[in-house]
Amino acid sequence: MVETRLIDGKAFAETMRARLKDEVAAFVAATGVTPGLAVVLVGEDPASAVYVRNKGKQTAEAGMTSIEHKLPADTAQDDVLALVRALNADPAVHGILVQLPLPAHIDAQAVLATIDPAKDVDGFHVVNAGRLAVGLDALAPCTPLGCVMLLKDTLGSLAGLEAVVVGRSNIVGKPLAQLLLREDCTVTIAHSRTRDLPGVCRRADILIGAVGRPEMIRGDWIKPGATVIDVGINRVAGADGKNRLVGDVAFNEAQGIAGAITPVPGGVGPMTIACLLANTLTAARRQVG
Ligand SMILES: NC(=O)C1=CN([C@@H]2O[C@H](COP(=O)(O)OP(=O)(O)OC[C@H]3O[C@@H](n4cnc5c(N)ncnc54)[C@H](OP(=O)(O)O)[C@@H]3O)[C@@H](O)[C@H]2O)C=CC1
Ligand SMILES: Nc1nc(=O)c2c([nH]1)NC[C@@H]1CN(c3ccc(C(=O)N[C@@H](CCC(=O)O)C(=O)O)cc3)C=[N+]21
Repeated sequence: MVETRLIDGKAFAETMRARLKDEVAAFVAATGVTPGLAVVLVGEDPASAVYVRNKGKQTAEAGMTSIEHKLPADTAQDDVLALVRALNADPAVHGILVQLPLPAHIDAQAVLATIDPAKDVDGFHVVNAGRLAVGLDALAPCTPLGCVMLLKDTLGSLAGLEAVVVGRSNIVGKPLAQLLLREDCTVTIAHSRTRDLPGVCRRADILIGAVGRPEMIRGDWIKPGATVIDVGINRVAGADGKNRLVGDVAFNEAQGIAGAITPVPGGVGPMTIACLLANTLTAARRQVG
């Protein structure tokens, strides 16, 4: 049995936001420009609405401008594209985030491709994904960036460690694998067609759950002492009938096995928003500088 450390993403993100607030103030003093983040939300998805609200609040607290565009669920794709083009051309907007998923009648790739890569603070544009893949300076996706920051804070150097990323989405799994490769990890990406997923997970010094299936990764899939990062945000009915959030990892089973683990909530989620604010300041510096 090991003593499992809790990786406090909420506290780490708070420290990061406090530092960012000072950096934003210095940037505003030096340039006279306030970094602006535009968030585009199409439709009324209640979970998305909560994220957008949190982002807006924390953006303002960091001293940046938050510009929200809420469009009805039946908005035509051309109207979304026209809004993105207007935001691309707006000098007060340094970062653009189009909340995903978009309604089914809208081609998300077409929308992402329209965002100016210099303003793509989500790092979802193919130009930024490509730059990340070939090792050039890129705006990298916020959730993967947050995961790597927590890992480096917990472990120091990640060089040579076996990392297993469960999930291969364009927004989490794939870019996270790229960032871990950049840290000299030996990276395995697992997915729904992986054979012997428990066995693959047991190889990991660093195990990442980015699947979207409540508590799918069991305690006995974890190598003793491994560092576990739980990206999953799943809403499930609790014993009291109320909804609660759980991750992709069976958190209680991991106790005494994992060396360290992120909780849900309070782990990766707050880091995503802090990294979004950091990317917005980076984008503003490059556009103004
Ligand atoms: N904390 C945060 O800030 C964020 C959290 N999230 C959360 O992270 C989770 C993942 O999100 P996202 O990447 O967008 O999800 P996607 O649904 O886009 O991708 C899920 C991935 O998991 C894989 N998968 C599904 N079922 C299994 C299975 N039984 N065994 C192995 N692999 C499986 C899929 O494989 P395949 O490709 O073969 O279908 C796919 O690659 C969600 O819970 C989401 O809410 C997302 C973004 C930010
Ligand atoms: N273009 C785009 N970019 C995204 O980054 C993006 C997106 N679309 N669509 C949805 C997912 C999900 N996501 C989260 C961000 C913060 C928390 C977060 O702050 N979670 C807190 C609180 C959770 C709560 O209590 O509801 C926590 O885990 O502690 C969660 C999830 C960003 N996403």
